[in-house]
Amino acid sequence: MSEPWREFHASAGQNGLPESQRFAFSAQPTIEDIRRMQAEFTDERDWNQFHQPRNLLLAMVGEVGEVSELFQWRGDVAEGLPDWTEAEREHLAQELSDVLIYLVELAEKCRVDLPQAVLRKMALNRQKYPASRVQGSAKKYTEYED
Ligand SMILES: Nc1ccn([C@H]2C[C@H](O)[C@@H](COP(=O)(O)OP(=O)(O)OP(=O)(O)O)O2)c(=O)n1
Repeated sequence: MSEPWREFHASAGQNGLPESQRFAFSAQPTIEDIRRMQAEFTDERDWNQFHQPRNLLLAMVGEVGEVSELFQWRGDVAEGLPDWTEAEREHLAQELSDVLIYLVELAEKCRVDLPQAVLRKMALNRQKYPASRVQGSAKKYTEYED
């Protein structure tokens, strides 16, 4: 395949789970689809006058705070959120979506091509944290001695 990111196995990180329980995102909408839909939403409301980079950043951070509120005082939350109700899961889905929507629009207004930037950043992360060297350790790269 010509797209290197597709070489990562879809089940990465969930190898212990039976196939029926593995989680993966839907293929659509893409990040570009989300950018376009949000651009239409703001255009239709004449809201671009408010959506400058700094305002979008503040809006995104506000939504991150709303995500934090959902986790507040719960102590440790296990993967898959086993103790959460359907209503709580849907609330979380909405708040995470708000974060993503503002992040994508912030990147657009800053002219950052987010999907390509993510590929470059992940390549850097792999260089900084070679799997063979950092296996099982959460230390920051500056803490490793040669
Ligand atoms: N000026 C605005 C206002 C809203 N939105 C869109 C992007 C977010 O997805 C969502 C945010 O809406 P709210 O500010 O009403 O925030 P919530 O949906 O989180 O509502 P609440 O704060 O009541 O939980 O709507 C937007 O693009 N631009």
